[in-house]
Amino acid sequence: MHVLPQIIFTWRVVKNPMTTPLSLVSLTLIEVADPSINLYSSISGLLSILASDLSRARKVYEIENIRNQVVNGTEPFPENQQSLANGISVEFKNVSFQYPGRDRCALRNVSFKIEAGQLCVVVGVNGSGKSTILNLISRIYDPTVGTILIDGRDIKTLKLADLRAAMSILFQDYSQFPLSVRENIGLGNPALAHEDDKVREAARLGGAEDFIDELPNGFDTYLDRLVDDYYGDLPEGTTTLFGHPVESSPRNTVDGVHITGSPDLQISWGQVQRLAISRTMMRSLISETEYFAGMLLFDEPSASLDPTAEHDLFERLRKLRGNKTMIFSTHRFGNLTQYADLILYIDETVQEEGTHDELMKKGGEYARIWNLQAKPFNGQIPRP
Ligand SMILES: Nc1ncnc2c1ncn2[C@@H]1O[C@H](COP(=O)(O)OP(=O)(O)OP(=O)(O)O)[C@@H](O)[C@H]1O
Repeated sequence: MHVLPQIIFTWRVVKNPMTTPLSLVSLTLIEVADPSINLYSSISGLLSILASDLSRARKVYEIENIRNQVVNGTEPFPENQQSLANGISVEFKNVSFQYPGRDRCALRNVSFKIEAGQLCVVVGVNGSGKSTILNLISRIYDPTVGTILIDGRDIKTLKLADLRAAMSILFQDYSQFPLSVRENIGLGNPALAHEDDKVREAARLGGAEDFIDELPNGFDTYLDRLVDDYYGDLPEGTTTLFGHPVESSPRNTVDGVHITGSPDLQISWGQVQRLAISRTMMRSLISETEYFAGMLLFDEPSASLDPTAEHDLFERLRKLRGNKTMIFSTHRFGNLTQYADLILYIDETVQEEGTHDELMKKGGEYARIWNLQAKPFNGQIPRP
């Protein structure tokens, strides 16, 4: 029997957005000892994956050509760093917003005020506009109509970089970067990323410390190694983003044939979420640096957490809050809303607002959904 040359291509798209287009794709030859592998189907399978990932890579670079429609403001914010310690107030005045290409408003004539230092929970069903409110506060978009005031100043007049530095934001599409666990958290606040005790504290607050300690190399575990690290020896002295030494991954052998690289370390989606929360915590840790955040925004922070983890997270966040303004979006009413200074029940517009007790007394939609969610617990949800 004629044995085809047993060579297949492996390749990998580097997910690091800082890389240049040339280093996006790496092709590597691996010798495979098992002659039963069908070379042609292997290659055609790999080529189809290659085509689809190249198309995704192209989209990454197309982002560069999208014009930023949010015009930068000129005024510094805040006037002095110390004022952030008292939290930031936010006011929506008759705000409507329509996403580009959509023919109906995501938000319609929304008005509310969150005072500095308040805990606000934005609740509502799927698609009711909760995330859109957070997008507008962080100026990912500007309102189509209406005004947003931050500490009484029109949000559009403030320098974007200052505004974002004063906030700490956890969006729903939490990312995991091809770096060590320590760096994945440290990215939240590069100024403090070298301070191991700060990174550990952020991990504790994000509920990630225990699972990180169980990883093979603890905080130095790589979640997803860079391509060079997979397929080749790294030059001696190579360091990571924050200067930690990188060791080459051990060489593997399959059926006596030598291949390089090691498989990705997989962590669960709930653990990815805990890491993302830790990164957000890193950003809001009290320090003398400019990264101190006066407002924390969380978009569904507990979506992938089990009930105990969710309860513990909210307990830690409430204790951490101090005078910072905290705004949560959630469609789970349980743990948090009972502690909120202000609940906004949204369905395109603010349908109901008040504290938990006020809204329960009102007996409207908030009360109906809260009772619906509480039912399986037979009234055993602890009250504050
Ligand atoms: N980037 C976008 N482009 C176009 N439409 C969008 C975009 N993001 C959200 N929408 C639409 O705007 C409306 C409000 O969406 P939003 O994400 O704010 O709701 P949500 O209450 O946060 O939902 P969920 O609870 O499912 O996260 C929805 O109809 C949604 O389809």
